[in-house]
Amino acid sequence: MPKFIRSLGYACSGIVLAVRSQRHMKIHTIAAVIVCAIGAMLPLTRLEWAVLLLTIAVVISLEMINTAIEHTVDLASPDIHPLAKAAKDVAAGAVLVAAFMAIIIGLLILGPPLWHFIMD
Ligand SMILES: Nc1ncnc2c1ncn2[C@@H]1O[C@H](COP(=O)(O)OP(=O)(O)OP(=O)(O)O)[C@@H](O)[C@H]1O
Repeated sequence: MPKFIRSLGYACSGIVLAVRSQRHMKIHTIAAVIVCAIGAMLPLTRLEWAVLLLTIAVVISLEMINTAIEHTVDLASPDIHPLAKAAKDVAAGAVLVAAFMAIIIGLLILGPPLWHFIMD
């Protein structure tokens, strides 16, 4: 099997593992599906779709990096250590920043057309 295909398989199993094992990944995935379903009902431009999809990708990718950091920290520092706490909390903070911005972007893009869709 070509190396590229094998690496692609490892990456896909990483995505499946993250969605199966992480509650927050499930929440992000469900939110992404809901946003795309709402978007499909609205007359969004290509640029608006691009921003929405990029935002979803950033949040989900950061959550996966956060998960990888959590696993790495648990492996490297099973005992309590302030640096382990700092690494985990900073990584979790990165996800929070992205998720908060994603909510604002979602409201900015979906809000006005959704309002018209509901009111018309
Ligand atoms: N080895 C450690 N040393 C010091 N603090 C830690 C260590 N492991 C976790 N913590 C801290 O304990 C708290 C909870 O950590 P935990 O890993 O359970 O995170 P969590 O947010 O509950 O993540 P998840 O639910 O995704 O597993 C966090 O503030 C984290 O920084």
